[in-house]
Amino acid sequence: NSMLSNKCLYEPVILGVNLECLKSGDGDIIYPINEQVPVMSTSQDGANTTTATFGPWSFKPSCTDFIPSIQSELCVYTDRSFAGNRGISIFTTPQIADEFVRLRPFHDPAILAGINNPEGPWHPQNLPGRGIGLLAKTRIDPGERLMAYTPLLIMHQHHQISIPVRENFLRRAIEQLPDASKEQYLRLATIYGNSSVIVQDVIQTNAFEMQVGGEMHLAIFPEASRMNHDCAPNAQYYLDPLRLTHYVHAVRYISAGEELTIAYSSPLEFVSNRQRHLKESFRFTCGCSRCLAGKTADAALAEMKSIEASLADWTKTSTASTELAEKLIELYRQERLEGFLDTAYRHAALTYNAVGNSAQAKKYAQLAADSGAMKDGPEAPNVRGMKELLKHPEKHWSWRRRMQR
Ligand SMILES: C[S@@+](CC[C@H](N)C(=O)[O-])C[C@H]1O[C@@H](n2cnc3c(N)ncnc32)[C@H](O)[C@@H]1O
Repeated sequence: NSMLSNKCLYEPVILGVNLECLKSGDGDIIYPINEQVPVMSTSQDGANTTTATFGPWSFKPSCTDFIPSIQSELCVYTDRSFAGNRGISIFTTPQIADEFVRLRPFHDPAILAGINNPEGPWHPQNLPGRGIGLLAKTRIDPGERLMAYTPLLIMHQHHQISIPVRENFLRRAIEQLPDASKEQYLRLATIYGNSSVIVQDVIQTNAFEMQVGGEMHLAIFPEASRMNHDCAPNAQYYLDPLRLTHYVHAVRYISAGEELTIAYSSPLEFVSNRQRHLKESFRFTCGCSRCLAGKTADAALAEMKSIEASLADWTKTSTASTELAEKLIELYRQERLEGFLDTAYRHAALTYNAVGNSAQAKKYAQLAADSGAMKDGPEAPNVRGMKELLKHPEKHWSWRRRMQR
């Protein structure tokens, strides 16, 4: 019964804060990254009796002043032994930290079996004009898991403390991680290249959004961060709220040597919106095939949206039909949006069920559930809904719904 929602978007972070505009010397000292930020006391040196004092945390949590807008302070919590000594640091409220502690990975390490593998079916490589990217080592099948990792850092996304103050706390969070994890974090790509705010620069460039305890948090998964963007990505990701794990799956065949990609910006937005978002938030000009196709890709998208509106119309005058549902699937495939096909499959399942064709309804419900599980996680409401339809099509609200006159 977790407080973590399943929503995870690759979105610009620290909204409303421009790290570039930061003038240093506004009173707050930023500690250099390798200078140990003063820590009150630690459970690391010898005496394991002190461990009990901070619960699962390896150090005494260090906290900001009380922040009126969230009616709380924010503290740095580090568990160096988390996930087989990969470690994790969390900058959040004491209340939300308590919710984290109740998650199974914190007291039942076996739940993370098979997670955080050092190797995957990909290898990082420097790519012209794209920085580091991940290339497939072998041919990969659709549905294959590409990676599953726990985060190194999770940060409460609040706006009421200054950049230097936040940087100091986040620096402590990174310093307190095991060395290998700390170095992995600091090697990640940055946008601004201003070393005095490097920890936030890495967050801005690499974070995934994650709802925790009803509050937006940003999480850094360094392996997943190496995947570059494409508006027709060959991989899809989701966060498992109970395992604190970020999963990535292949959504179509990927050939050996092909780059693994995810979408940072919704591929269901029109090209100018996608381009603007990617430029503003990530500072690159997207040159993917759907961006190059421009108007043609936009026209396909417009047609998809119009068909979706018809299929979502359950009034008597609706033009919905199984042919339209099949056409929608074809358009998603044509646009290479396999990673987002769950929507089209769901429409097809409902449309077939609505005309009493339970065999086709079940076929598409299964496809929608499989596709949705890679995008929103196996426990997502849409996925559960499709599994319900699959079990009892004739008990589903959509059964023969378009046959009643
Ligand atoms: C999360 S990182 C991805 C990994 C990064 N390439 C690296 O070297 O670690 C995001 C940054 O990668 C680059 N990037 C991602 N997708 C790209 C693309 N399709 N074309 C060009 N650059 C891209 C941009 O600089 C972006 O700010």
